Amino acid sequence: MTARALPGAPAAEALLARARERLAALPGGAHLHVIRLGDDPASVSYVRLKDRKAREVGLRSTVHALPDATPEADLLALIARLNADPAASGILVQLPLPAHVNASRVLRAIDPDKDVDGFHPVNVGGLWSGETRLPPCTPAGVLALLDHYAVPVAGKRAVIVGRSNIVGKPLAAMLLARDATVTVAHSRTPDLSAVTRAADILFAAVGRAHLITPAHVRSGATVIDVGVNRHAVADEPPRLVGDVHPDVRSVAGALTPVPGGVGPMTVAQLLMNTVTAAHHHAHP
Ligand SMILES: Nc1nc2c(c(=O)[nH]1)N[C@@H](CN(C=O)c1ccc(C(=O)N[C@@H](CCC(=O)O)C(=O)O)cc1)CN2
Repeated sequence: MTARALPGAPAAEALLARARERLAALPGGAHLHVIRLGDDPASVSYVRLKDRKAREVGLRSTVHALPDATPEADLLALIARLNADPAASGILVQLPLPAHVNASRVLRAIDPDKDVDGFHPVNVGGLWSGETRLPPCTPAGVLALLDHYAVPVAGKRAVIVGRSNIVGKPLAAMLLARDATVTVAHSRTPDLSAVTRAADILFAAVGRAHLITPAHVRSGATVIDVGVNRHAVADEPPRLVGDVHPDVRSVAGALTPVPGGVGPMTVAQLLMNTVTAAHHHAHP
């Protein structure tokens, strides 16, 4: 068997087209503010991507690139200013933050109605009680990708490997809301392959290059690779690989590639969330 590929680009384009349509119905437009501290190369590249895609969709976009040593108080002051600015539709702080900054205090400072990452405790709680308006971008992007390829979720056994606040935990909440039977496993789960082989849909979001091998996958299962790891092999320059080993293609029924799978969905969903936030400001 060779797995059907589920590329992110067509699904992301469809999501961006919907975001454009909804933006056209907003006379005042929408404005995304992205805050980045320091020069971590991955963060610089993700923020550049968000800014470029936002402009392509027709959003206004401002990147606040602050020095790594920016005191937390200055960051909180910037967030307070943007919270109070009626023209600022969405605010995002790129993660990870430097060690001297308390990330949870910073995320809590963002107005939940402008929290386009969906990381504020009010939005996290809303996600678990079925009331969220701004879902976290990667899990929501994963579900949009499954919908795009008409992969059913209701009634399926879903296994998530990874329990991060950004992906694993919110994805579990969203799959439960869609009537999947959900198991969350992680790097310390004993006999991981016995757990993952029960999955109709397996989500790998643990951040370990090639952790998931054919031995972890039931024949014909759908496998969603959320991992983005910079992986060095022998003398080659590091390249981007997922949490799923390429040999899984011979066992799975369908598989997302890395790069070019879930990654583009994260950015598309962020822009959709920004348009949603702007709609709520316009029609509270
Ligand atoms: N505030 C946030 N910080 C972080 C988030 C987040 O959702 N909000 N997620 C990740 C990084 N991330 C977005 O910020 C992100 C990761 C990957 C991609 C992506 O498109 N990846 C491409 C490959 C890009 C490359 O060549 O490096 C792919 O997988 O095809 C977009 C966004 C951590 N921080």
